[in-house]
Amino acid sequence: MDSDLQAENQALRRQLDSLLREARNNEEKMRRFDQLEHRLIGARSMAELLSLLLNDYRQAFGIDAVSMVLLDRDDEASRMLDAERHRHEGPNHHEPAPLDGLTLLPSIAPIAPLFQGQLHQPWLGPFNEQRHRPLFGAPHAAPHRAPQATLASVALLPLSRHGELIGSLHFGSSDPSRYERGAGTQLLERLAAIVSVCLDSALNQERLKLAGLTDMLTGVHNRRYFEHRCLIEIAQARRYRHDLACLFLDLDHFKAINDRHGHPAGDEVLRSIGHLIQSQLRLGDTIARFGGEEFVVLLPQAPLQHAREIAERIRASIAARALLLPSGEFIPATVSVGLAMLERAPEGSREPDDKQALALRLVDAADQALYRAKAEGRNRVVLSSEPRIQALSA
Ligand SMILES: Nc1nc2c(ncn2[C@@H]2O[C@H](COP(=O)(O)OP(=O)(O)OP(=O)(O)O)[C@@H](O)[C@H]2O)c(=O)[nH]1
Repeated sequence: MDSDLQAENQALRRQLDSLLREARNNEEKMRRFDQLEHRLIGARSMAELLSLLLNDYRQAFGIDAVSMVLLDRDDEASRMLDAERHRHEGPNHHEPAPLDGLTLLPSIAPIAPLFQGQLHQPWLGPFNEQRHRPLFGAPHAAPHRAPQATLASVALLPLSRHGELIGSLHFGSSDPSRYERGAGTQLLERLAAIVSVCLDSALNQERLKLAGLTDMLTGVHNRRYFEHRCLIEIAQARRYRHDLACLFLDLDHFKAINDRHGHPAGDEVLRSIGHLIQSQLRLGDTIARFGGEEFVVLLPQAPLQHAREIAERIRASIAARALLLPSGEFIPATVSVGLAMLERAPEGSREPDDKQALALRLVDAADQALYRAKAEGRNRVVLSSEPRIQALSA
């Protein structure tokens, strides 16, 4: 009898221990979840938010695979991430974490069938190669990451705002019982709701930042962005020892255009000129409206001959094209262009090396050249009389 009681006692104790262990595990899990939640809410940029989910969350909870799909209508999110990456460039910033596992889609159609209208309900269940592999990518897709474990179960979280699907977050595990149909999804639902709100607010914050860096009339960058970007390009040119060209462009006789056709027509001309210049540039080049009827362009990795050709191409493309107004009227326009170069100093020379000072000299030299282009008859490209501003490599 005694031994029966003892055995029962021991069984109860084991049960209690296991319950206590589970409670402690849950408590620890909640603590990690809370911590992550605070970091998500405190994320200062879209990239930081995405990296928390794709990198930190995976590590904190020992998940084998994490991936995410985001709706990116009009390339808004990709442009924002691009802008953030540029803000991180320069000597005083650390490299942003890679965002492996992120897919930006122009339409939500490929993921909508996963949720069948259930915008608040995560889907848990066995991994299906055909349906789920496209969400996680090939097992060896990222060469610098450990090969992905064979997945056995998945949790798919719909991300939604204002009743619309805006993306989805996917967790994969090699453990078939980790994400089981019918299991509680309270924490995952809470995570999806927080991520959705954070994404929305990160997008809004980025929109505000971009609005402050864009010229409202022409849609190209504004002077503030240019001044910031110029320092980054100078740092890059010095670090990687390549040339940097700066073009200063000004519309010819723009006052006469305004006087003859009216201010709104003048605005239309400015918009067209912005687009025409942009259409002649590469992705890594920068164009900004400097003010009034002046534009500036930065051409990284462009030696003098190449920069001269691009400047000439821009000038010719504008001169060749009378601008068509909505009224059906044609307005001929030309631009004058000043060109200045920042080039690598020969070994051993002692040139001023301050980025800010170099930026001012570069833009000023291009501006001086522009004045000469105007004086020499307009509709032409003139090279600065200080053609080679030399920068010591960093
Ligand atoms: N429509 C319009 N006009 C602008 C804007 N900003 C500046 N301007 C006009 O641009 C004109 C610039 O005139 P000026 O500096 O005399 O130069 P210009 O007539 O282009 O002559 P040159 O530069 O010497 O060839 C002025 O009439 C400004 O009113 C703008 O945003 N929209």
